[in-house]
Formats: sequence, structure tokens, C-alpha cells
Amino acid sequence: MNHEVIRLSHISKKFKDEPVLKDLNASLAEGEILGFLGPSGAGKTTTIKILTGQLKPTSGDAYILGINSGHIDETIYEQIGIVTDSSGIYEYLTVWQNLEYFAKILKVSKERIHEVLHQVGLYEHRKKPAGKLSKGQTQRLVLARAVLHRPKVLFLDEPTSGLDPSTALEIHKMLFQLRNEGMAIFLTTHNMEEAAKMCDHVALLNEGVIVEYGTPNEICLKHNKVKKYTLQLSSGKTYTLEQTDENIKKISQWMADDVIETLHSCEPTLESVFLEMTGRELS
Ligand SMILES: Nc1ncnc2c1ncn2[C@@H]1O[C@H](COP(=O)(O)OP(=O)(O)OP(=O)(O)O)[C@@H](O)[C@H]1O
Repeated sequence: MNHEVIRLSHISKKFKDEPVLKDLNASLAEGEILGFLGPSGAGKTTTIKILTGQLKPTSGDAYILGINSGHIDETIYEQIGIVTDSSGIYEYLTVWQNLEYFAKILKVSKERIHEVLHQVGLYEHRKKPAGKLSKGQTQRLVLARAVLHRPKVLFLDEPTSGLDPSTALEIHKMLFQLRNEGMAIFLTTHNMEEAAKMCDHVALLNEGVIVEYGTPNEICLKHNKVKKYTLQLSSGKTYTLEQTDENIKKISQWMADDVIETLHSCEPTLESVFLEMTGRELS
């Protein structure tokens, strides 16, 4: 079994008297991606801040690399990488100079800068001022900086938010590669499709409560109580039917009459599970 690198144990957080996180429990092992999914204001960033020692929980314990996050010192930053909105990139420095600056602080070799620039596909752009990069390229530079020192744990707050689908796909490929190298990735998103594709485990967070936790497949199967089918007939009409005795007879008759063009089962998605459990859409 893979080594556990993060544990949230009964974490609650209040700002003044306002409860923002309520009794969160979750864990992340090396070589895995954990997705924290929830709409704006659900408490995702607050959870990252607690895990990285930037905020103290009101109750409960958070552990990172075996250390209680309330007792970590700055040496922990040698082992973690954090990517949030505030990119911390210097616009007037080139791509290379930006990484060189952080490499000095983190005592990372020049060879590693070359390696990471190739990995994120920015080697050709290394002499460009960071301020002239596209949004997707900037995001890749931020990611390059965060993984420069080969952290054991990487925190990503909405890594593909606002990116076009093909750039988002490139970021996904990079994250898979990093995960396969053994990095543990804690990812927040409100993109359920991204989560279903990327994450080994997901926590569905609503108003500070984890309403569902497991692998995306486990969660969808658990909510696949009423089986449904969509059909398109040769007349062009489409139907979504629940699996009842009456509908099975209807479908069998259409089959016998050879009037079915397409027939699919409709399994729940993380999006539909979230809607079912909370009555609200994610995005
Ligand atoms: N320092 C703070 N003081 C008071 N309230 C705060 C503070 N930080 C966050 N909050 C509140 O806590 C709640 C959760 O915020 P958080 O930033 O964790 O949400 P989020 O899920 O990351 O949202 P988003 O997807 O918009 O980034 C929000 O209602 C927010 O207003």
C-alpha cells in the first residue's frame, strides 16, 4: 500500500462564528490524485490553507507528511509545491530567469531547470519575458516552478480554470506524468469531468461538508439505483426511460419492430450525483 502523505481528521473551521468546514475526513497517498470538488465558497481553499499551515483549524487535526500542520515550519516547503491564483511569477524576468530565481532559493540544479522546461513544453519559450506568455503558458510556468524541487505533495487550486480545452488537456497529461513519478496531488476543482478523469479519489464538498467520498466510479455506481436508458428511434424521436417492467416491454417491442437507431444506458455522473445530493449545480 502506498504511503499516506495527507490526512484530514475531523477538521472543522469557523471564521468568527461562521462555520466554513464541518468535520472533514480524507486522506491522500503518494502516487495518487485526490480531488476536492465543490462550488465557489464550499471551503476548498480553506482546506488547502489548513493543510499547508497557513490557517489553524478550529478543531480536528490535519497532517502533512506525518506532521501535524499546526506544528510545521518552513522546511516543509522544501517538500511541497503550491499552485494557487497568486502565481508569484515575475513578469519582467524571462521564463528561464524566473525558474533560475526559484532554483537558487530551493537549491535546485540548472539541469533540473532544463528538465522541467522540457516537461512543461516551455523550453522554446525560455528567453521570453513571463509577461508575454499566453494564459496556458503562464499556467505551465507556474506549475514548472511548483515542481522544480520535486515536491512529495503538490497542491493545485483550480489548475485549469479559464484554460481552453487543449491547454487543459496538456496540464492533465503533465499531472498524470507527475503522479506516475510518485507525487501526491491534492487538486481542487469545480469541473466534475476533470475530476472524474484525473482523480483516484474525490471528496464532494458542499457548504463545508463532505457529502460523498470515494473513487469516481464507486460514487457513480453507488448512485446508480434507478437504471435508465436513452433511445433514439428511426422516426427521430428520443426517449429516456427508467428500467420498469412496462418500459422493458416497450423497448422489447421496438426491438422486434427494428425501429431502434441507438440505445444507451445512462449512468450517473459526478455532476448528477452532486445535484442529487445537494440540489445545486456545481458550476
Ligand atoms: N479569512 C477569511 N475570513 C472570513 N471568511 C473567510 C475567509 N476565508 C474564506 N472565508 C469564507 O469561507 C468560505 C469558504 O471559502 P473558500 O475560499 O475556502 O471557498 P472555495 O471553495 O475555495 O471557493 P472558490 O471556488 O470560489 O475559490 C467562503 O464563504 C469565504 O467567504
